[in-house]
Amino acid sequence: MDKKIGNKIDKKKTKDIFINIKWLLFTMKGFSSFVFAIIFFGAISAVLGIFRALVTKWLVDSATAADIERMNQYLLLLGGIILFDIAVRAIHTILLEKGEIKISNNIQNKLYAKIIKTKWMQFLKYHSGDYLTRMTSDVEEITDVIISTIPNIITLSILVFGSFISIFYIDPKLAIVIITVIPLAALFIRVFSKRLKKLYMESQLVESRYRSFINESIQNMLVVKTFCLEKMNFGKAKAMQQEKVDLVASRTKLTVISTSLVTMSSWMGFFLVFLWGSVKIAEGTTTFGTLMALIQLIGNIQGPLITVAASIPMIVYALASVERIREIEGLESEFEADFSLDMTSAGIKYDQVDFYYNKDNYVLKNITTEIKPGETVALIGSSGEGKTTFIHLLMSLLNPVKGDIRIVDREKEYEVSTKSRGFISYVPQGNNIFSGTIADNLRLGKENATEEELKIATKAASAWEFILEAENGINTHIGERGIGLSEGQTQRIAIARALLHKAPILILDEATSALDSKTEVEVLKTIQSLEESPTCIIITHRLSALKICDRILKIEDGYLSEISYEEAIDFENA
Ligand SMILES: Nc1ncnc2c1ncn2[C@@H]1O[C@H](COP(=O)(O)OP(=O)(O)OP(=O)(O)O)[C@@H](O)[C@H]1O
Repeated sequence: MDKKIGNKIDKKKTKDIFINIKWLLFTMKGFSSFVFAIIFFGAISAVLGIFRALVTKWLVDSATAADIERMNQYLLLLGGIILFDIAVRAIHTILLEKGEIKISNNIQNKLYAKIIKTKWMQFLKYHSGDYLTRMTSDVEEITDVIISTIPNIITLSILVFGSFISIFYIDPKLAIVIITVIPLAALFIRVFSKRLKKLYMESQLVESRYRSFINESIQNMLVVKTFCLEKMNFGKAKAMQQEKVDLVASRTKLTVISTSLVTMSSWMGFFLVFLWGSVKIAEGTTTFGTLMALIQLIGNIQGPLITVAASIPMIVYALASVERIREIEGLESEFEADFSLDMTSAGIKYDQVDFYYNKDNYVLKNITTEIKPGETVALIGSSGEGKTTFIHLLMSLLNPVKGDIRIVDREKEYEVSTKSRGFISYVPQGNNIFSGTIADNLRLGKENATEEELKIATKAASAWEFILEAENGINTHIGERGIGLSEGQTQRIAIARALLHKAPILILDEATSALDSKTEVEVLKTIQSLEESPTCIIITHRLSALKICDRILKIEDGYLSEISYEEAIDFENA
């Protein structure tokens, strides 16, 4: 690789690491009181550890000197220290648990809010399984580091420093020999962290792919079963799992090597203390109490060093997770219009609108049309011609490449935006029912709708009859994606939900495709005869439904034109 390009990449990587650290510290700042409390109680426990070592020394020394009175005092003190330490650790654990849930909720809320506000096309960049992995596993890694790893490293540093000072107080020369061992550990940690990050990123990618696959195959179980894909899917899942196993094995190998090297360097400290103690005791120049205290103090240094070494991969993983969360945060958000709209009726105007997904393939070309308030317009066209795209532009899920789209009130015109979306009731293609009761689903259209309102809307959508026959009426529980209902029934509930929303514009995107022609026409006629009948755009292929529409618009080769009912018959029968 060109050296200049290599340098540039290295600089970018270093800059990214700093941004990730900044992100982590900023998130941590929001919970500073929690983090401080955790460090505080952790530090008390650390200080108690050092004090306990010194009290042990005094206790053993007074016992060997047969000073019973002092020995009893130190025994009491030691008991007190142990009890106090238990209480401190209990508070520490409670703080940890509480902090963990608060921090992960906070990061998840922000992420979820971001995902909801992301522009539609940007949102489609990632798979649902990938979003899930980032919202769960990545958030978990980050939370762990904020609430436990970093405070732990800080308190352990206090313990190491305090223990070192205590050793220095006992024997300065020994302390200096021990400190030379510590930088060795830091060197090992640095060497391994780069490779660990790469392996972790790969693992998270495989995890996302695995979750997406399982998610999709569970959602499409009908296809899996009817196409007899069980064996193939099981094989695919197993292959992905094997990939995960291999990556975990490589990660573990690296972690074990780096931790072992650090452990080895810290054991050298232990070995030095034993060597020093044995020689001095043999010479008669030190006491058993001092040796015991030193063993505890070096334990206070060795234990934390091993823990810190084991924590380094956690920090590496968390920083990689921060990078993955930042990718989502970097997606473009929808522009939120800040004007207020107050409309009871609405017309629609498309003015010279062009749209493409890929530059070299225009889906819609120079679309100019006007739909009057209260009109019912059918939109037809062959599959893939751009009917849903036309609607998504009106919903401001997509933005025109050229031209503009407006919603027209009696006196005013508003360019479509996230705000004007509130004035449109949309029944999209496909199943869009949530698990819960029928009433829960209906109330997504109007949160506080009364039973009477639910009844009126479901009657208008020809859903009331079958709801009455259901086990618990409107409170009948339906499963994920409307399990327990027929496709036509879920469509009628979706229409009733849209009607409850009472928006001046209603869009039905193949929303009546599973109904028989008679019911479809009945539903459409009822909607047209509503007291405040909405402006309707209906995407349908049924001639009976087309017949009751005021006008018919057809998309062909990207162009929109108005056609007569007779022309529509020719088109649909062609
Ligand atoms: N997210 C996308 N990215 C790229 N191309 C897309 C995307 N969504 C749709 N398209 C393409 O745009 C064209 C119009 O799609 P659209 O869904 O609007 O058609 P449609 O008329 O509603 O089709 P159908 O009647 O089958 O639902 C198609 O060629 C489709 O492949």
